[in-house]
Amino acid sequence: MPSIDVCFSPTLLPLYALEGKIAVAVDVLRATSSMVTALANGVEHIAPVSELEACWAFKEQGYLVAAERDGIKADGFDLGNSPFHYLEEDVKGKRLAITTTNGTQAIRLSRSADEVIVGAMVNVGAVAEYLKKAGKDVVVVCAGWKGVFNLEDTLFAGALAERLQDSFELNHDATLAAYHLYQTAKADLLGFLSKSSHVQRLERLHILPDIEFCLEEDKYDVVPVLQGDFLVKAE
Ligand SMILES: O=C(O)[C@H](CS(=O)(=O)O)OP(=O)(O)O
Ligand SMILES: [Mg+2]
Repeated sequence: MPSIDVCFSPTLLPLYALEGKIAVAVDVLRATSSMVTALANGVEHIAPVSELEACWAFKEQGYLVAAERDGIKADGFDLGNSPFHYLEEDVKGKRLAITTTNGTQAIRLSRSADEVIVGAMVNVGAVAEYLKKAGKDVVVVCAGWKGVFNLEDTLFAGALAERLQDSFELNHDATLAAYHLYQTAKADLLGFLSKSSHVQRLERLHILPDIEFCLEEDKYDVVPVLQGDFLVKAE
């Protein structure tokens, strides 16, 4: 049976061997939730980039450019990191380049895996089905916050472990911890997270609707997969 492991923060990633495995990069609040939403609403592909300048450079190729730092849309960019920016009819058929504080880094740092896919609560069921079909070992790469652990990405790992428990080994301590945390939290994810650092940070920005959106499970059946430098919808 394949196994599922969890890396709680990108700073721990050098301790994990990703070769031969599928990496599931996750940043529930809000980068990967927004990316799934963008592809589900007709964005053709997404370039996840680390730096603002590299992201801006895509503009002259006709891309929509999106950038967020410390929760706020960066000056001059078309879009920020809210999933509500990616619901509009006008993202359909567009190409998107995006840089965020944590999420785009987690995706890029996962590239030594055989395959990198993107997960969020909004597509957790679709990710689980994709992984069952692939049948390979999995590492969930939590984006965390500026290199440290966060609760929301760990809860995603627990939700995914729950969906995979019949076909994957849950034999890593990190996975067991995430699984049990999710059992405690799942009846009221928002309530459970209300004291978490990120929810408090985003509440100060008055974006509670974003948080509610990002915590809704199975809103989309889209699985973004990294092909070269671009995220596209898995077939
Ligand atoms: O926009 C977000 O939700 C966060 C901002 S921060 O972590 O509070 O700086 O960025 P993300 O890369 O989506 O974690
Ligand atoms: Mg985050």
